[in-house]
Amino acid sequence: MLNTKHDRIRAVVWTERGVRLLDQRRLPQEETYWTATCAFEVAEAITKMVVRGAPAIGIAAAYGVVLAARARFAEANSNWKALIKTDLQDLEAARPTAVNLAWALKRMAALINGLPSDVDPENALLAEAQRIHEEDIAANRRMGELGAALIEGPAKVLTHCNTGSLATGGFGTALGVIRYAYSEGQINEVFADETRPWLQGARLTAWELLQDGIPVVLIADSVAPYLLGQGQIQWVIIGADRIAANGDIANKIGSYGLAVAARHHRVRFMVVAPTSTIDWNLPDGMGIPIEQRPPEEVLTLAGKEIAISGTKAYNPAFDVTPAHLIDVIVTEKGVVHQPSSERMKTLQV
Ligand SMILES: CSC[C@H]1O[C@H](OP(=O)(O)O)[C@H](O)[C@@H]1O
Repeated sequence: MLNTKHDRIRAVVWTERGVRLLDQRRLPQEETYWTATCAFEVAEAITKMVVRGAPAIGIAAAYGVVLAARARFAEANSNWKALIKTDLQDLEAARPTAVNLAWALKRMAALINGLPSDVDPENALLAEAQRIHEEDIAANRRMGELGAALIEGPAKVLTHCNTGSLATGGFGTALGVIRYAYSEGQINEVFADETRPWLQGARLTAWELLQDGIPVVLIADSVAPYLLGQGQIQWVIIGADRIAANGDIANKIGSYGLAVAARHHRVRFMVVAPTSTIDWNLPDGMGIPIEQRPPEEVLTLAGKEIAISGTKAYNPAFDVTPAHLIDVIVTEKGVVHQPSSERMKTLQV
């Protein structure tokens, strides 16, 4: 039975002093926390990937809005609404690809618009941010059930990047399905690829699964196509940072290659994401903004240069997987097999 260490892991925690963030740059060697005491520090923590993962950055940003409201109301009293707009813009600009960030900020902005200008907004905004956080955890548990129901055990699965408690409000998306399916005996082994260059798989997913007592085998990214060709893996299960209206997804760089290899070797491909990840304004994946991150993340490893000085590097943080390579998208509102524009509409009820 799954031990519940994952309940201990919280990437984002609200405290009276500010947003307490588990510094994911230092895991797994160090469990250190970074408390952001203003919206600017929350935005900085998102950009620097102190906190990362589509739902987690949306939750962190929602708490950042609470800190912004506290400061702006103290600064300008009944004029706080005019001033807080800059803070929401700064938070949204922190990272471009995960739509959960913009989704959370849009939800907080809608509440702001309805609040009276002459009343301290902190409590109302904190309650909404906490609802966003709790709804995410509930969505993850629901997706865990729905996704696990598709897996005929005992299965071996491959996952990419980190989609666990560290990337969400708790429990995880793809890792939530894996956790649930393991606890039900449908999964007996998890292969996690290291996910260069930031190593979310090696540093974060292995750390989360080992704490849950779930058997995890770490592989170099380049091993994945070879592993899929050996016929031992029944599912590739990943998360998403933005899903277009036709089911195309943006996810951590390397996801597209996994999807191509999985389809070539007839391994089923599951994407797990809450509906807050769906961008209904985008007809397909062509328009998804792809974050370009600093070359240093490719040119160094654990702070040490691995390429000779002067080497250039190309470091897109995400890629786009077309819907036709995806067997199923699991959300908290339902499951979409062979996603298409038409079939995705079932999630809009
Ligand atoms: C549960 S969404 C996690 C999602 O976010 C990751 O990106 P990053 O680590 O850069 O924030 C990756 O795409 C995961 O699938």
